[in-house]
Amino acid sequence: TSFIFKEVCGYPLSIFFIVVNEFCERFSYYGMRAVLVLYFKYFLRWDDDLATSIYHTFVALCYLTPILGAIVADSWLGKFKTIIYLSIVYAIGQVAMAVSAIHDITDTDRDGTPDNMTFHVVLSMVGLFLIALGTGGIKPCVAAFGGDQFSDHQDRQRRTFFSVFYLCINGGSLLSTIITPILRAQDCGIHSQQKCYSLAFGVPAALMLVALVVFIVGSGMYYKAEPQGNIMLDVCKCIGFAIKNRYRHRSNQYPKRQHWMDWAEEKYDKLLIAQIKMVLKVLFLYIPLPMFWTLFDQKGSRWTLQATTMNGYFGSLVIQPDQMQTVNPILILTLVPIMDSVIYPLINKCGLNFTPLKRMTVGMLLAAIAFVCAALVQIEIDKTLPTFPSTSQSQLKLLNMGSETVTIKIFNDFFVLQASNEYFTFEAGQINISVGHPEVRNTISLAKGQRQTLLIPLTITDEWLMTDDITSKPQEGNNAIRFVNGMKTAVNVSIPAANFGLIEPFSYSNYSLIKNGKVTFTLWSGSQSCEYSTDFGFGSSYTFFIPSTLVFGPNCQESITAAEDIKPNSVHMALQIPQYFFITAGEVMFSVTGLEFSYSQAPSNMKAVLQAGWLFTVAIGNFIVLIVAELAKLPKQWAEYVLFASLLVAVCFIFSIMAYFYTYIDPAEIEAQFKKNVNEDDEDNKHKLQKTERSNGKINVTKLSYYNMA
Ligand SMILES: CC(C)C[C@H](NC(=O)CN)C(=O)O
Repeated sequence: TSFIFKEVCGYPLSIFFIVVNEFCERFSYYGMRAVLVLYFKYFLRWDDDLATSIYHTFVALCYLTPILGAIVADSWLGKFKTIIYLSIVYAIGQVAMAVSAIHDITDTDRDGTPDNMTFHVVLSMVGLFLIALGTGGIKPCVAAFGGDQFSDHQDRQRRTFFSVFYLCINGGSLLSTIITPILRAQDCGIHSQQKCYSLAFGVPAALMLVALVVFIVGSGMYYKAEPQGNIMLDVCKCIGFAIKNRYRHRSNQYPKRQHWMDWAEEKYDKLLIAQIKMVLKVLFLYIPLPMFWTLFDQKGSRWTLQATTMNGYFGSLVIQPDQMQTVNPILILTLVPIMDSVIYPLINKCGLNFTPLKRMTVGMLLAAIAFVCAALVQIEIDKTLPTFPSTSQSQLKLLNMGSETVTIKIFNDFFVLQASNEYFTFEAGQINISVGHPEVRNTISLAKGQRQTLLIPLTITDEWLMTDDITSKPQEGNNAIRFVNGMKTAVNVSIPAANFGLIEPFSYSNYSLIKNGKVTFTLWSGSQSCEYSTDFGFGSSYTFFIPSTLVFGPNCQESITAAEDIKPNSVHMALQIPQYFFITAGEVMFSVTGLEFSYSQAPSNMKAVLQAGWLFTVAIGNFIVLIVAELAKLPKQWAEYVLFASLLVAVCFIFSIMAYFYTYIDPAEIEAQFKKNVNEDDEDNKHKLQKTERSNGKINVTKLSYYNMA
């Protein structure tokens, strides 16, 4: 096909459009992926396990579809048209996701929650399917299409192109994982303000359209290689024939052949057979590799969920849980140059032969260390989590509304208190409580599996009140706040974001969810007001008590007491940095080396096949997350992390043995040798044929066409 060839600094100008396209596409993909698990959990209201499962199914699908894309491009449409058509499918998928996240579409009662969840679930699943088809389908095509733009003598430029390509992937991923979580954390909506997932998906959708437009703009400058026929189909047919032929000749009377693929020699070109052998050798080595991706891709699921239970204050900056994933591309952008220019040359200088397969083995071990770090962080988090009652237990807290301390007797234990910050756990369904002197006794019925607070009135002989308390950590880092009014007059409590309403004397408000940061409550009783300010962290719950003695005015702040029902998240998100460091160092050693290894060990006509095979290991890795998490069903998250780390160490041991027996090849040299041999045979056979022709007076046409092909 004709195209305008323009060169800038020795590079074809066309690759500029391809690199920008990749940047926008990766922005779109990683931006959407960064908020996906939180969208499942908080918008679609799925539990952690379902959210994690669907997330990994989606990622797996994204890495299964490259095979489809490679087949369509090679045998039918060519890379250019495949990229265009599948990018359109991809953009439609992103738009569907953005629309699925608009809660107002089905929020008929206008309470802020979607009323027809099926609509949102179905639309988002269709969207994710289209995205998986698009992103995976174009993945092997875009890189190879970029490679096609270089001529044979531009090896150095082509290598630089691939490095820039990888940096663009991570540049796009870095920007989007910073931006989309910020968009998600905004409030938006028509009838009610909710977290803005529609914007967090809408911007990636827009970037995908930009990617498509940029790619089309470069259209006239691309070298577009014609589809060469489906090499995958040829490979499958050749392998099928070898197996069938081997089976037909299974009896001992037939001499054995060196390799089972040699049984295809009767029908297929020796070069093709040699190329298939090279590919099979590498594919065999790939078998243990999915385990690396099993751990690697949990950054976006389990690790993000872990971050939601942590403290995201970095000085005055608040980091969203999903933004922690940006640590990966940041480290990639710094570690890749450091590894290439410092670490690897240093290892070489020490006389160590740090082969690609050794690097990949070390990469696996680093990923296992990352998961041990994640387990240690999880243990720290678990220590700070409240112990909620089991289904056979009840928990009770006491709040004395009087100004004097009272002595309380529960069974035979005595407590002297104003208010108790701790919950007492009981197995019994009923308890007897005696208060004060002279003793006033009461029998209290407790709710199983619940946390409750007993409000002891100012006059002990008045009616006692029980509240139902929150029994799980507030989600999304919010804080659950309520007020108890111990005054003899009604009090109205409000903040700019919420109104707790009018709280009657000796009663309490419902919980309201409040974001982290400084909050000032305004309390009103008639025309008198009082301002109460406090700072909130992440994931706490408080009951604020307004005492009967409260005097409205500037000094009212000190009179209000806060009972901490659930402690705020105290383990800092920075503690996730070591696990991100190890997983990213592992990625650089494993993934970057693996990509290069897959390219260098692949025969010339099967580079794309091996790229699709490499991406296939990512897909299998994501399926393994589902299987292991489902089968193991470990009650403790840290134990699951340790299980994954142990599995990777075991797999790494097997891989190191396989790698030990692998001999590196130079496919180009082998192919050249074959072509040379065939040419020599060709000359011999031409002589033989000419002789036969002369003696018989006719030519064997089938043989001639075979020689011409070779
Ligand atoms: C690891 C993927 C298979 C390759 C690459 N991802 C990253 O570089 C993430 N740091 C991608 O193409 O998305």
